Amino acid sequence: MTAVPDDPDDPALIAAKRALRAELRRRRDARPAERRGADDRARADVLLTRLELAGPACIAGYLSAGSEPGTLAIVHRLAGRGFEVLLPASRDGAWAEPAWARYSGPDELQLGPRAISEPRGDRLPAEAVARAQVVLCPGLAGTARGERLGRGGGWYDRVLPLVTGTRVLLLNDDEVLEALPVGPLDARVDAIVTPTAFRECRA
Ligand SMILES: Nc1nc2c(c(=O)[nH]1)N(C=O)[C@@H](CNc1ccc(C(=O)N[C@@H](CCC(=O)O)C(=O)O)cc1)CN2
Ligand SMILES: Nc1ncnc2c1ncn2[C@@H]1O[C@H](COP(=O)(O)OP(=O)(O)OP(=O)(O)O)[C@@H](O)[C@H]1O
Repeated sequence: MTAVPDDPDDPALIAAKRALRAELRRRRDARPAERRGADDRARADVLLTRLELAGPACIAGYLSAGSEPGTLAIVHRLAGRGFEVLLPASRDGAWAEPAWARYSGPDELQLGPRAISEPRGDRLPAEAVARAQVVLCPGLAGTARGERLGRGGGWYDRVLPLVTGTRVLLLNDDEVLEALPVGPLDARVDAIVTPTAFRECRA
């Protein structure tokens, strides 16, 4: 098959994404635990200052795993403030077709596929994300134009077009890059939150 520039499965695009993911992942894994903890607290402060000003509502988040920017404290705190919190939920033992479930406390979580925690409760369809005023997205890197590099499942590329609220990518400061390999299906975000800033993105 001949690769064309707007082919989402262009082998050169896939190879470029894979190489960059591996490098970013190595950098994340090398961050000392104290540094991660301090960054998570700073990022939560930047984000919660913004969100709590707007008052209780619905937010779609994610449950961080491993060296990803941490979200557990953010999710717990927003739920405690009366926010309805939607979280990614696996279906049939896999992260294939997106679905959501409501957060109802740490005791109602279970370990899902790929060592990512998820709520035990009822599944809501992918379109339920339209209820959320804010959607927190995981990713390995982003740009000031709102481009995003995910972990390679296309889960958020399917979800982001259904979002009516603000799409916010959580990153470390050194993961906001000048450019990223992007294809036609890669969805953009509206803002990036790092430990030092809430940055609005401009396409
Ligand atoms: N915490 C968290 N929850 C999430 C995501 C995420 O990135 N982080 N997702 C985001 O979509 C969805 C799940 N999709 C996932 C897709 C791939 C991998 C994964 O482990 N990927 C391999 C690399 C695979 C490859 O290179 O082809 C890895 O990162 O080691 C994990 C989750 C929904 N929930
Ligand atoms: N909207 C979509 N509908 C169907 N397939 C899609 C869609 N978006 C992406 N894909 C497919 O999903 C696969 C992974 O895409 P990509 O590498 O861009 O994922 P990612 O953005 O890094 O991951 P994620 O969104 O899960 O964090 C590719 O084969 C891509 O063609």
